[in-house]
Amino acid sequence: MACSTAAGVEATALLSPRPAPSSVVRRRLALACRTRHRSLRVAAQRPQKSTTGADPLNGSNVQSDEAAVSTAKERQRNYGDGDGISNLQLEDLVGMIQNTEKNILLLNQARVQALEHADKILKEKEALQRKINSLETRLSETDAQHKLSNKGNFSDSSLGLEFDVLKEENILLKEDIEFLKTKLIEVAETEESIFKLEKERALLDASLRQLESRFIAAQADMMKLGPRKYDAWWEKVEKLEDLLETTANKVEHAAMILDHNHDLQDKLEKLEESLRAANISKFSCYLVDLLQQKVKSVEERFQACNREMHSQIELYENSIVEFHGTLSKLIEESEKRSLENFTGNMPSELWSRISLLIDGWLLEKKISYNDANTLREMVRKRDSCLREAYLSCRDTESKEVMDNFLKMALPGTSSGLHIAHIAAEMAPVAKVGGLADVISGLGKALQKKGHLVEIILPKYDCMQVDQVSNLKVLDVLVQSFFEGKMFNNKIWTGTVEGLPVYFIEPQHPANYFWRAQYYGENDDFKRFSYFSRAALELLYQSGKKVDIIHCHDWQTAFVAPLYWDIYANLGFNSARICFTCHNFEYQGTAPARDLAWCGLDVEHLDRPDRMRDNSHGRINVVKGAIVYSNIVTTVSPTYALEVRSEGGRGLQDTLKVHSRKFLGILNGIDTDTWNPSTDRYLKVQYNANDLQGKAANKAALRKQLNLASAYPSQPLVGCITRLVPQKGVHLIRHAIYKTAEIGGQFVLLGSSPVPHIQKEFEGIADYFQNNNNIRLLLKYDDALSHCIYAASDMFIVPSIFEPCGLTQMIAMRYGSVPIVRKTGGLNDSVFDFDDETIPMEVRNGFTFVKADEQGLSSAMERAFNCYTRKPEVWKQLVQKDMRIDFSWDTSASQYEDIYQKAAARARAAA
Ligand SMILES: Nc1ncnc2c1ncn2[C@@H]1O[C@H](COP(=O)(O)OP(=O)(O)O)[C@@H](O)[C@H]1O
Repeated sequence: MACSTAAGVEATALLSPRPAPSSVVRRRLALACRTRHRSLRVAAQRPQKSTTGADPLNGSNVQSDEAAVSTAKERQRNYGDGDGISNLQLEDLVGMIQNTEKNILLLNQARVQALEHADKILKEKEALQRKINSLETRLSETDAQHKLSNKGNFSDSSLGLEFDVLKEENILLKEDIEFLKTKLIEVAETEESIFKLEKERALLDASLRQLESRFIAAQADMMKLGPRKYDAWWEKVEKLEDLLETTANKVEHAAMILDHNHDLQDKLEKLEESLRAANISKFSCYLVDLLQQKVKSVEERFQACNREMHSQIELYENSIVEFHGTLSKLIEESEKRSLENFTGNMPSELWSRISLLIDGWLLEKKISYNDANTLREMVRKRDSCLREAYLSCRDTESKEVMDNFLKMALPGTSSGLHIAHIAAEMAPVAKVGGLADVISGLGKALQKKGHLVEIILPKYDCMQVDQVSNLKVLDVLVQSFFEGKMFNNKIWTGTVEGLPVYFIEPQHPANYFWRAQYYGENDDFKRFSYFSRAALELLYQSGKKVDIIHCHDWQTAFVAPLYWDIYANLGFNSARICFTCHNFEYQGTAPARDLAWCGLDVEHLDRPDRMRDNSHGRINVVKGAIVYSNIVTTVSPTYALEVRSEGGRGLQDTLKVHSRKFLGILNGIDTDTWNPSTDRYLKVQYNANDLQGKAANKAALRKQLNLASAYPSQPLVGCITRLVPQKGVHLIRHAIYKTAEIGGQFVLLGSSPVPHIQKEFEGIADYFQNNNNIRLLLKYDDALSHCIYAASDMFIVPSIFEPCGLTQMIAMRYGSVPIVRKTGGLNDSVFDFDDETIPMEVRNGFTFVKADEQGLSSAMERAFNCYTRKPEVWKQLVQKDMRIDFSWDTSASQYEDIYQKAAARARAAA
């Protein structure tokens, strides 16, 4: 118990706030004293045994607390009230040490007293023992005498009396002995408590030593803090005290002056009062004069003010008139400018809107076919009256606009064409690959050439709606046939890149275009045969006299047989069909019966010379389009040659049969979208004359992709592609490793619809994860693609076959030199830098022929050599590439030419 208490004392001393240690020690001492009191109770009962009780102990304790407080205060005075933590700790320690010292002293005193008492008690015990011994001897003697008298028939009465006294004495002695025995036990207890006190003292000694060492450490800390700091503080405090005193004195002085002032004020008031009484009559006369003068001067000033105000008002009114004049001039000018802007900067947007309005009115049966056609003709001719009419009332009710238009509807003739593209993609609203770029690029180029161009697309749930301006649903449902029934279609209109676009939203339970992806559904054949039929139905029901219906790839190849087998028979026969195959790899085959879904006659079409596939019993939609279209094109002259043999994927014979209407026209690129001098995705815009921006974009991409950037001239190779076998995935993989080997950097942006290819590239991406020269980004990211084109020095396109390929052209426009395999459109757009058989001015990249690693490696090495060893030559090559015209202009002219010829034949036939 004593041990645990002592430990408690120590723990409390170390952890508790200031008052705790002394109170605990006090409690312990009181306990010890109480034990001592108990042991000395016997002695206390005897008058001669005096006690040194608990009071002095408590008293000395109180004194020690006060002493500690005063010491702490003293210390505070010496060091000021500076660093709170050190002072408090120090104060605690000092108080505790002093208390503990006092307590140990008290315990020692108590121990000495207890030992003295124990000594006395022992002596008393010995005396009592001696007495007991003598009494016991006497008792035994008495007992013996008693036995003897009993034996000798005691008759002596005095002896009997003595015997009784002795007996009584004997009983008393026995009681005394018992009492003394209990006292002896108590003495033993006292010894035990002394022993406990000893132990407690030892513990207190130990804690005292600890406290002393902490005190020394605290003193050392104090020394470190530096007494000068405290001296300075103390000085400051003294100064403040002085200041306080001086201020107090001043306040006192001020109060005195204030009192004095009050007295003076009183006196002054009294004096003034008496003075006023004395002068009142004289002052009033003077005052009246003064007032009259004042009134006169105020009147004069008032009149002057009035005059000034009038002139100011006049000026103000004049400036208001002037302001109104300027304002109306500005309004007029801004209206004129907005008109100019609208017609100048956005002519296609304006005409597309007008054209959509006319189509809407016709579909909603608000205007007749004839009126619609007349108005469309005016749109095509960019009729200025129509434009003015639209601009003057475009904010009014649609009815008013329509009435104005109808007033102007006059018959006319034109050489321009009405072209409708029916497609599954369009950039940037619904883009998967190059097809999307062609639709908007070619459409815009044809529009610029004065043709009326419209686009019809499915309304996909996943399309980029934010890329459509003025998107709205028409107040009409267009019905179309499918699987023996009629289905409603919602028709949405809007403009994309200034082109008028119709979006068809089928009201079919299968939700054909509500699949969160463009392609890759099990029922793609159904989805797109439905769309092809609905698109033609839309054209038919809107009563348009379209000249060219241009369909693209297998998804809309159904249009050709549908048009000639169904719609031409309904009188909708003004149009000629152009079909472009962007890739003969995808031909759209299905069991013959599936053709019936969209209303095609299976029996009539499932023939070797019509739609039956050349190598199996299914029907082939691309073959059907080749057979049924008036014009068939593909996307580059070389590819057009290639597909006439093996590249035709089984359709070479069909192409040969229809070779007179088949040609290859090289795609262009949309030079507005792909323009490094205006590209909003780039860190810095640049052009061929100023290539600094290109370096800045390279640095930015390196930073963005966490690539090493120590050597700005380290060549960066880019690759942006769908990862499909056509693109030469094994060569792309080789290019990555080759680049790492020859000290370049490589960035790949691409994803694959083929699971094992995607997985393989994920593995390569993981492998190079921590390599700061190689980065693989396996996703579709339009913004990032712009940055890669701009940042890269070289661009890899190692395709096995490539119908046209746009990436090599975009790369050149951004100053990235292409390294390509000589195939399809790559062969028509990239010419080897080292090929001396071709003129120097057209050499723009590095090519290889065989689709193997050696071919690619050698082209890459040549490019790297030129880049590192001949920087000036390289720079000229970059500038030359950037200046090549890859716009749609030339290609659109070729399309225009074949459209015109087909339309002329149609007119002649009519
Ligand atoms: N992962 C991707 N992220 C962004 N754009 C891509 C990606 N892959 C391809 N593209 C773009 O798609 C178009 C590819 O066109 P093209 O070279 O004709 O190939 P294809 O039509 O066979 O896919 C280019 O505009 C290219 O920038």
